[in-house]
Amino acid sequence: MYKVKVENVSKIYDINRNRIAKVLSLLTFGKLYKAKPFYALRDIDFEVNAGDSVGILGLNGSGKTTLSDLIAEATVPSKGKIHINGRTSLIAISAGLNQELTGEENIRIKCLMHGLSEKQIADRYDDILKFSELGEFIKQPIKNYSSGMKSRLGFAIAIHTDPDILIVDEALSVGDETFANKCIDRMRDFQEQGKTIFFVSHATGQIRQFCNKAVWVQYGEMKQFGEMKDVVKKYAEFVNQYKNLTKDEQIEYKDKMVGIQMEESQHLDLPKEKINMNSVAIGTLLFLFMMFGIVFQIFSL
Ligand SMILES: Nc1ncnc2c1ncn2[C@@H]1O[C@H](COP(=O)(O)OP(=O)(O)OP(=O)(O)O)[C@@H](O)[C@H]1O
Repeated sequence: MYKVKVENVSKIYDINRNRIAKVLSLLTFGKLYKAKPFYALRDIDFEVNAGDSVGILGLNGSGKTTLSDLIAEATVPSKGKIHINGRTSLIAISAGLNQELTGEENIRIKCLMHGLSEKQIADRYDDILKFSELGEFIKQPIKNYSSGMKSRLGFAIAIHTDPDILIVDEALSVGDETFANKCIDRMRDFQEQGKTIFFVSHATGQIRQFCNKAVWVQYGEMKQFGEMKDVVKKYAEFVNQYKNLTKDEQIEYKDKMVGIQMEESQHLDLPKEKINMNSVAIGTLLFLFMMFGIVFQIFSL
């Protein structure tokens, strides 16, 4: 029985960043706004068993984080379905952490979100703090933390919330080597317990050391999924070729690939549920401020 099954999954984002157009769209029921759909991932299909450790490989902007967010259920697919047997926990730099709250408060909230009781949180708090090595900084709002400190906190919380499926997205790339090794040791404990791990890393060395399976995504498409050795071999060959290009040729290659992504996305309909609620909230607030300003001006005349 699979642990995670990714079934023909696509993720489409709206990359029209024009906020004014978005606000106008709210006021005109979408008439003055044209969404610009973009396939960040397209028809991804694979399945993973309990005990598998899966490396996620790909150049910058290829869709690794989007894929790990989908598996962690931090975002939903635009098409297709993800079947998960178990509880996931995502570790990415500051994933799911509230910047305004202290480390201590974030521990409590994230643990509650993972279904831990107050007693379980109290019992585990010291271990989380010790693992994070944050000391007195735990009482500081995490907006004052370095990215390494946030990653340490995120890692410490995630491994203490009993996940069945651990998703580690570049979290080890920002900390120091000693901490990264400590995390790898803890991930090995998870492996020994037969848990499933997804591991996004630019360092193929770490994936070679740690994973038995790998998936290579390339500008939204799945190039290969299978045994780690086969996938890493093909990916390394590609990266070597890519590295041999001049800087200009590399940029040209990236532009061409993104151009293809854009072209293939042109005729897509943006799924209705993808309306960005932040934009809705910002638009509504701006509209209310505008109305308030107008009324204020009228009465002060
Ligand atoms: N919220 C978003 N809105 C619009 N586009 C997005 C969003 N998130 C990601 N994208 C786009 O989707 C594509 C894949 O991004 P993603 O972050 O998954 O790539 P990545 O492989 O993790 O990159 P990196 O190695 O640089 O972290 C990129 O083109 C990116 O610009």
